[in-house]
Amino acid sequence: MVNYLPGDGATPAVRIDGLRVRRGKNLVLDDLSLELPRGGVTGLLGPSGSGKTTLMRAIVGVQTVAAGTVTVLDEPAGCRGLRHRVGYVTQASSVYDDLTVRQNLRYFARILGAPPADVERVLVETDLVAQADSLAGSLSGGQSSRASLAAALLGSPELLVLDEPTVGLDPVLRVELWELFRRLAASGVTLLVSSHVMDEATRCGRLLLLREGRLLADDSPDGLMRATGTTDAEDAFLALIRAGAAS
Ligand SMILES: Nc1ncnc2c1ncn2[C@@H]1O[C@H](COP(=O)(O)OP(=O)(O)OP(=O)(O)O)[C@@H](O)[C@H]1O
Repeated sequence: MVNYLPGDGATPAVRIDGLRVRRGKNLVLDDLSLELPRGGVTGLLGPSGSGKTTLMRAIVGVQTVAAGTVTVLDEPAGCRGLRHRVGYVTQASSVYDDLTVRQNLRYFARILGAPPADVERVLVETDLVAQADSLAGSLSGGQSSRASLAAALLGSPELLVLDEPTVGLDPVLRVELWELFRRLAASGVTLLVSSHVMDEATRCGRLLLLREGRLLADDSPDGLMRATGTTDAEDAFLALIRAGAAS
């Protein structure tokens, strides 16, 4: 269990100052600055190619940066001390198809040095107990996403970075995953979740909207709707994107 709660005066979970990232010939993030408070779910939204994955990679410390600083839980992003404190789930499955779910989790727990009891805990948290002895390669899309998430939950990380965790899931599974995110946030975990699905935006306490590597908005869903005079998240984003394109 993590001891930080939103607004308790602790330093931010993530602080980014003047981040600039080039990938190949592209300037993908340009002078980006933002903070993520501890605890809660922040949604990361933006058109395809706007830099969401690149920003997440910078936060977990696997992205070469051209300029700026990324501080995570008071340490430089990617440093050794953060290995157990930050969980990252990429868009691709991160489990071995030829091992069962439980074997995968035992393997990752050993690598991380997480307690063996953690395996059963994350199986319960991700509702995968019934699939624990199934080969990961035989899981459905939703079960497979949850298996990758289960691996990221080993060791009880304080920050979870989830790249489109609900993509390709049916509405029922999406709702179930968002309930899990809310439970994790309620226990003090900080979550950064990227998504293309606008109705998911309203489930976040806070939203970051990226466009062409720049931060177009950083507000609560209600704040965004008020600022744009709209009544749903999709219209709010379209209004912001259009205003950004016009400026
Ligand atoms: N390995 C790479 N080499 C060069 N350019 C890259 C590389 N990976 C991504 N890019 C470019 O960086 C930009 C941002 O990509 P990124 O994957 O961060 O966007 P995204 O917002 O996550 O997109 P999506 O929603 O489609 O996943 C894009 O223009 C992309 O073409």
